[in-house]
Amino acid sequence: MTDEQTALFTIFGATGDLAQRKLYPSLFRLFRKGFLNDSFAVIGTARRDWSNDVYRNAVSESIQSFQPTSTELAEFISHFYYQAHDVNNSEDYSLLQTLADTLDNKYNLKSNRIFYLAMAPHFFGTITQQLKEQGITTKDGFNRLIIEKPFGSDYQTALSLNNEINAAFEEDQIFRIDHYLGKEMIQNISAIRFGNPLFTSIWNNTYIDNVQVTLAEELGVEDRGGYYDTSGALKDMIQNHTLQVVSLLAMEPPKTFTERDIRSAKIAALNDIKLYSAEEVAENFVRGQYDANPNTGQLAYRQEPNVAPESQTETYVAGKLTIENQRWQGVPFFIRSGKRLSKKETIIHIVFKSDLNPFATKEAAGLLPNNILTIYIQPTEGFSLTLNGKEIGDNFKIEPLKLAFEHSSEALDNSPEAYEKLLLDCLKGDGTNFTHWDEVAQSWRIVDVIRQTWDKQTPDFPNYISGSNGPKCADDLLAKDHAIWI
Ligand SMILES: NC(=O)C1=CN([C@@H]2O[C@H](COP(=O)(O)OP(=O)(O)OC[C@H]3O[C@@H](n4cnc5c(N)ncnc54)[C@H](OP(=O)(O)O)[C@@H]3O)[C@@H](O)[C@H]2O)C=CC1
Ligand SMILES: O=C1O[C@H](COP(=O)(O)O)[C@@H](O)[C@H](O)[C@H]1O
Repeated sequence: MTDEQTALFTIFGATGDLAQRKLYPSLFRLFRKGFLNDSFAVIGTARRDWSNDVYRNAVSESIQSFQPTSTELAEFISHFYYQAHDVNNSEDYSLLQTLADTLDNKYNLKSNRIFYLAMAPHFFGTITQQLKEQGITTKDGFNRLIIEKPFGSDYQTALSLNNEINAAFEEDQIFRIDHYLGKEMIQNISAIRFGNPLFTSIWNNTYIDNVQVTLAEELGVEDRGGYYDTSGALKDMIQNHTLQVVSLLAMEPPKTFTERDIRSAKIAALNDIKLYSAEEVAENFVRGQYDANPNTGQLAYRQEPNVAPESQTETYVAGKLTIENQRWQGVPFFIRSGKRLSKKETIIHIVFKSDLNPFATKEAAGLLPNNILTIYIQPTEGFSLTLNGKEIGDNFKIEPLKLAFEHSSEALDNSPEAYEKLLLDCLKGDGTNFTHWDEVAQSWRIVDVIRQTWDKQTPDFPNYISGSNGPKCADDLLAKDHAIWI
């Protein structure tokens, strides 16, 4: 283990849902794999008046599914400490500082500190300011701040939040989580694009007809109606995850595969996405909201807990992005994301241009089926290439054939979960799979014009049935470009 992997984690929001469902299990998997040995400690903090024992019990419960041995469990949880603390109370921070210094000495943590803000974003400014002013950030080791989404609710609020955080942490100390960037197959996009000369050479508008990115969910808003009703699919899924995926697909080859060059390439790609006028938004973006399904008993969005009965919040977005550069001129990037669709599926299709079918008869002449590269992000993980071959038989008839690769279930079982990967990256100081402020800012500019246009209109909601493939307007959108969702 290197010095870089020694750290004190302070988790703000330690009693909350994210900490219990994602952070403790991820820390445990890192511990089990040997990335966290003796030299780490975790301070969990929230207002609840918990003792170390209560906290350790909660951590134990959150990792039960891994079936730790009793020795493993005892060793792991012995590194967890709890400090009750209201982040709005500046006096409480001295307790945190004392505990942090004690643990630093006890575990020889070399003053390396990672602060994970698993709390509502309106607390971020106060926490970061106090961490700095009260000397909880250190001078000798590293100080890294991990922050959760949502990062603002539009460009202006994101900018204010960023300014607040920047008063205490430099950009290279800030690790903004987009958990999609921790997914195995999202990281595989660059491997497929740049590791195969076959694709590298044809990744442009001469050969690609259109690109389709789908982030579909079967679940509805569940118990997050309060948050979701003020957000909607555009801010919840498009501004962050979807645009991150698009930037990885559209970016120019980075000069080197370093954090700096990959980031610059992604930022340049986002900057080339056209900012639409109100008329262009109407032409290129559609939205939807799910209705009840009497056959399955699924509720309408407007019937969900903590959702306004006349809510105009969209649970579905589809759109066509235009990327204004030489590589992508004329290639639509179709994106869609929604809740309560027929299945959970995150998938990317690169649809190549087709040519006249040289084997067709004069009467049946037409285009060959498109070659399609499909990247399966989740739940299936793998990729496939649809090519054309000859149908068995006397005729020389062309049919599409699929070459497919799927990760084995054994490989998947051993593959790190997104949060686990991202925590390890932060521990190593590698910010490649986190979002830089310039990416966040440009993504907000792209969605702000859509939001502002939509906010001036009354949508005809609900417009799709729970468990269906989404609203008809999404199909009509592609039909305008003579395309269909694959
Ligand atoms: N849950 C998830 O799957 C995801 C969450 N996120 C984001 O992560 C963040 C946390 O989400 P989640 O865990 O679901 O939220 P929860 O509401 O479950 O947890 C909030 C935490 O904040 C603590 N808290 C609230 N007020 C204070 C205060 N004044 N001082 C100290 N602690 C306080 C609460 O503990 P106590 O009441 O004891 O003080 C609790 O531990 C949010 O920004 C969310 O958007 C992002 C993606 C997914
Ligand atoms: O960030 C979010 O992502 C989830 C979907 O994540 P996934 O890893 O399950 O695909 C989404 O349900 C949630 O609304 C959103 O906030």
